[in-house]
Amino acid sequence: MGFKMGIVGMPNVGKSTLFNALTRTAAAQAANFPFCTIEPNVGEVAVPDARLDKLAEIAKSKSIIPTRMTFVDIAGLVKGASKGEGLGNQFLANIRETDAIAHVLRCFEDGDVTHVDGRVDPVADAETIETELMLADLESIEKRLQNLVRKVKGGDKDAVQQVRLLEQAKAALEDGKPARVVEVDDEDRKAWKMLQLLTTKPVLYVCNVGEAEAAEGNAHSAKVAEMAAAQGNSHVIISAQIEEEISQLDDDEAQMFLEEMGLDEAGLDRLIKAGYELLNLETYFTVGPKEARAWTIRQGTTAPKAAGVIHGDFEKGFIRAETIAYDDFVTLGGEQAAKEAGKMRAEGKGYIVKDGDVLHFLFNT
Ligand SMILES: Nc1ncnc2c1ncn2[C@@H]1O[C@H](COP(=O)(O)OP(=O)(O)OP(=O)(O)O)[C@@H](O)[C@H]1O
Ligand SMILES: [Mg+2]
Repeated sequence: MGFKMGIVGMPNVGKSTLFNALTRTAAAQAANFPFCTIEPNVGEVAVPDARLDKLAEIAKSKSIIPTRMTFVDIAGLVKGASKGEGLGNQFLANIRETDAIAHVLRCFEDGDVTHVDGRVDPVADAETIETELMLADLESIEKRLQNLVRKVKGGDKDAVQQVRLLEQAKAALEDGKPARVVEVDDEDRKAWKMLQLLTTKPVLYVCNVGEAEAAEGNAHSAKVAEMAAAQGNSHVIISAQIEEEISQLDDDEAQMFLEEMGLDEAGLDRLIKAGYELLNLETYFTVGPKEARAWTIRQGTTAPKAAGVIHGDFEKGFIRAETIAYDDFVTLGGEQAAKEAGKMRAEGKGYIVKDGDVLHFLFNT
């Protein structure tokens, strides 16, 4: 599967700089001119997790394989994008394909870096982008409703459900709200997601502040924090420029640099973790002498589905999952000790995997 975060925002706010820092590459061209990025840049990023290192240390695993998340650096959006302004609406499709949005907001003051609207105002920028996404959703809803008329007349149940959900989304949007405010019942959840509306995607605001402000933020990021809280969304404060510099250092150097800057943790780590939370993701582990590895699942995933993340055959032939909770594994000092202490459980098909579980799957081939 793999989960995808789209990096979205106005032109020239630091999206590609952030993407390069995340992927530790210079894959995306980042430069001081608007619409620098046209084609999306896609990269995989390791999800930092100190528990994995701990497990590997205990099991003396030869290799450590973190789980990964995909980031997509998308072209800048401007007012009127939904109507074809700027680079137009072609890349709204790039946003459609993501699971969540990291919305980068320019919070740094730097007279040399152009702002397309000639001022630094992240709250106004956030509204501009949200409005474009809302307009794009309204337009696609209208089209879809028209296309569904015939099917509904023919009594197509799925079409009836889609129309009902589209009407709900439309009502919210016409009320000036993103479609994510609509409360959806469990039985509608899948169909709702299939609509792929842009404003149903969860959002995380990334306040891109100046170099000296990475620890505390600034007046701009404070305003974003207020806006995010009012919406029930989260935000992280990052200096994309610093993160890019840190990403080029080795681990020890990076640690020293962070300390000098008064930061406990790289901003990128906070961002990736926040993205993980935003998507309701959890991690389970497989641990042995060969490798310690982390795997990503959605909260509430059953053991066979979790096994399926490793391989489809594991899911099909699933028998049971030998399960040790992370804390038991660590406090008791490994698999054997946990087993002897009676802390290894045999869990069946109905088991809901918990964050941090150390699993060993038994399956038929
Ligand atoms: N925190 C920051 N402080 C100062 N300058 C920054 C910061 N973050 C990015 N920049 C600068 O802003 C400029 C634009 O950055 P970048 O190319 O990453 O923007 P972008 O959002 O990808 O733009 P586009 O939408 O045009 O692709 C670059 O010159 C970059 O060095
Ligand atoms: Mg760019």
